[in-house]
Amino acid sequence: MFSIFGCPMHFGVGAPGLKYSLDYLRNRYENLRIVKLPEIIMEEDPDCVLKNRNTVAATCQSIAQYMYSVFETGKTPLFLGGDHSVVMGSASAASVYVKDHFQEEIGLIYIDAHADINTDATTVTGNIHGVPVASLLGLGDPKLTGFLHPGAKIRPENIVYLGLRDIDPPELTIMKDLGIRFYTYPEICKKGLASCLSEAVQYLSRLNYFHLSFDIDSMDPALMPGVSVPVKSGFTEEEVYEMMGTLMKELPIVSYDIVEFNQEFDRDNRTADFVSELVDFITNAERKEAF
Ligand SMILES: NC(=[NH2+])NCCC[C@H](N)C(=O)O
Ligand SMILES: [Mn+2]
Repeated sequence: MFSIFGCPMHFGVGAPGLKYSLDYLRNRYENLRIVKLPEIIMEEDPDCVLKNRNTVAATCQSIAQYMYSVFETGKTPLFLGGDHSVVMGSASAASVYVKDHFQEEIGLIYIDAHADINTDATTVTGNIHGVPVASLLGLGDPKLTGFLHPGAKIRPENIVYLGLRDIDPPELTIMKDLGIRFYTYPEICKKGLASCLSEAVQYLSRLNYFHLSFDIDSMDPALMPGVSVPVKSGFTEEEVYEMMGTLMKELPIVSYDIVEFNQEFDRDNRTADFVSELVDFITNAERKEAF
């Protein structure tokens, strides 16, 4: 059984369309009449390079607490963003829950056009939706690394990225230094999706619990225009369903997020319709259970 909830986080990128996008989905689709967690507005430090850091931190803490309580009910959390900063809350909850109950580490499957592994020292934009993976690794601003428990939530060797096509140079340095496994979209096209997926599954098969974070901007913006930071090319709908179907069947995924839907840039409800269909797909697909 899934528990679907969301947060219209927009302070991690500052795109106003994100603020009402969750309500748009909730009003339009019956399967998305979901619990909505609000953004928690805090006073900000004007000297901080990361924009809206205190607000994003407080909101992620509340997402983490809510999600932890969902795990305790025995349901599988499926979380809707909002911008991708929210994964600091959702993946932290998965990590801490699994550590508390099974004394094990989680894996992170990160499907995205971007690596989101900047820190306060490397970010060019100051947007926190560009730093969550670093924060989950325990890197960067300490106000973004301690959700639920102090310190790192995920180890570099337990991450796999799929679909990257826009990596900032310092991000590539961090990924290479830490030996993080990633499959760019061009590489997936060259080697074939099925073979990259089976390699990724093999690589991760030593782990028993996963959080999967799906950024809609991993898809081709010509097909899915409703995102804040579009990058040319990317997954088709068919590829996303193949990827999700395989990962869900092969790996015990304990929680999911779908992030970055921005209604302001959508056309003919293409992206909105897809979010609703993807939720239906995930909640009905055959899956490997973890607990
Ligand atoms: N989740 C996202 N859409 N992230 C986009 C990040 C873009 C850029 N690398 C930055 O750090 O600002
Ligand atoms: Mn992202």
